[in-house]
Amino acid sequence: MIFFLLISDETALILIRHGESLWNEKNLFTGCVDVPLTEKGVEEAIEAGKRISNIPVDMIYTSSLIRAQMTAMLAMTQHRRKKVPIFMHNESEQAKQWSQIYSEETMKQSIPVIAAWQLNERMYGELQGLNKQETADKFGKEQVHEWRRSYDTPPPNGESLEMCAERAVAYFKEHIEPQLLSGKHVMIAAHGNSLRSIIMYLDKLTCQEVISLELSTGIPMLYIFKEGKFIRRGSPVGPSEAGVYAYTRV
Ligand SMILES: O=C(O)[C@@H](CO)OP(=O)(O)O
Repeated sequence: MIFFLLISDETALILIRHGESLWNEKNLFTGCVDVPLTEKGVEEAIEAGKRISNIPVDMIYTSSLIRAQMTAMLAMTQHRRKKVPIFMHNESEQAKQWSQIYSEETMKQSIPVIAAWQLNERMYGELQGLNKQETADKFGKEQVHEWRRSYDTPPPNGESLEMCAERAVAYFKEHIEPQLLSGKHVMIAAHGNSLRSIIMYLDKLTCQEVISLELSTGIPMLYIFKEGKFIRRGSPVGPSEAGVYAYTRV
């Protein structure tokens, strides 16, 4: 069995935007509305899993939204190590107690999954549920593009990318970076904009550069974390290769 080669002081960070959702398909602004994957989205997630099947994963972080969670779980069905991803329930002492595992061996064969609302999609305010094309026709293409891609202009009563970054990047720094530093390989399944904010931080993009950063659904992106630095490796195209970039930075 071939596994992705990592030097001992390197850890892998996989980012994956969820597969196509029912509202992606209908071209509706989704934000924090909790919409599941389409059949195509399910297939994309499985395909993503094949691409990362030989990259070690010790911890999984997802948003609290079903489309990201479905994506992570479907991707892991393809993983060669066949460890069992298990959602952690730390929301109350009772939930923690009732979901305990009493076998060290079983623990070793599992991957903790942590769902965090901070990784949720940017809250799209009063655009949620509206058709993207109709909104562009009504408010003008430029205005809608600014709402969708600018760094600091929020959509009406929603979050700008900057506001989204304040929670998503803060969560990444506080909870995920320490795991990478301690030698854990991490996968994050999240959303177009919460991941754009994290990539902006990882790649040190400017507010201008992030405007043209677009993520495809269901394409995993690999980073190597080494000596406190993130090195972008692009998207593995198959179980034994790393190459094609999953996003454009024009
Ligand atoms: O609707 C949304 O929540 C997002 C992602 O699909 O839209 P956008 O393409 O504007 O980032």
